[in-house]
Amino acid sequence: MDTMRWQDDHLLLLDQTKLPLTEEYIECWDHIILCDAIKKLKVRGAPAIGAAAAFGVALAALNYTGEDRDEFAADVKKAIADLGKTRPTAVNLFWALRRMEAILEDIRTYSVKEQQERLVAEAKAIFDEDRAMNEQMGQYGLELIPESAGILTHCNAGALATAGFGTALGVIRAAHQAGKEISVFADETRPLLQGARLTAWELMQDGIPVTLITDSMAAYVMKQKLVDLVIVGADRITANGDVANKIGTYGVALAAKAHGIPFYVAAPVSTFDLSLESGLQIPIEERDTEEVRRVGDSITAPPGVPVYNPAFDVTPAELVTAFITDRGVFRPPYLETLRAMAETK
Ligand SMILES: CSC[C@H]1O[C@H](OP(=O)(O)O)[C@H](O)[C@@H]1O
Repeated sequence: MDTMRWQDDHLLLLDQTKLPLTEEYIECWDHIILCDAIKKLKVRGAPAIGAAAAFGVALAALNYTGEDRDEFAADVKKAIADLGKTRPTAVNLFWALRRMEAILEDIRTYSVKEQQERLVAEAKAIFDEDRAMNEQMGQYGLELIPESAGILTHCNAGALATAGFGTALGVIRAAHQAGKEISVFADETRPLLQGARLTAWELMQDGIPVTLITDSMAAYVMKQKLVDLVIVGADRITANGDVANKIGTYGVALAAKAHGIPFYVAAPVSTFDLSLESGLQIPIEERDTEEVRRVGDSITAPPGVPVYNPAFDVTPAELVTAFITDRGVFRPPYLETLRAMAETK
């Protein structure tokens, strides 16, 4: 199963809202389809959103049929602006869009056709690099995973959230492939159930022992000493080590602290936003209130009941035991170590 597949002139995108029951791919021929898919979480997960947006920019470039460089650049920049308005929290989206826009800086040097080829190549590079970073992260994370460890994770930071292999689930996959006989507790992750629908599905596909629990069970499972470590993904990490991730992550981190359990965050360098000093500056997406009043098509709350639906929360750096990245494992104090990490190539 691939999150997305580039097909020379269009993108096949796995519709994650259909999982786990059906694997259905959407044919994407323009960036507007990608904007809709990102907004509706048909593709989701910080690195996957970045890669999908990059291919969206490539599609906008290919859809320009003229030869005027300035008109071409204006069309592509409009697509970049459209894609940048889809979801505010995952910094990988903006990191990828900046990489694509940087290709346009040589507009005078290359013909429109050459620019189209360069933009497609950059989108494919973003996608390929992400998968390689995840596999590298998995190897770095191995040192933190004891034999037969019980691991708790929240939401989905797996192959479905990336270009492949996954971040938090990438470390779990690497441990499983190394024969460590780990087992996983997956939080279902209300309201959109990425843990139940995606993480449980991914781990079962790989034959990795997984037990699905409700979000409210996480602390109790830790109290029963069934969890040796927690590992989650991230959507944006600031210079001081604060972490924006799926709503509920902060509560898991507090419970882990209370039970003396290590809390790890796995993320590629593209998830670090060192322009922000702390998590107070991270824009937190608020989503449609209907997502909380329903589970799928079933209404589970009084119609019109007031709802608060932030899609992410911020875990302060002091609750993070270490960051597992494609550049290595980083421990506190984060301000210095994360800046040094970002500067390494
Ligand atoms: C590997 S990043 C995955 C990250 O993204 C998820 O959010 P969403 O499903 O809303 O895109 C969640 O925060 C995961 O940890």
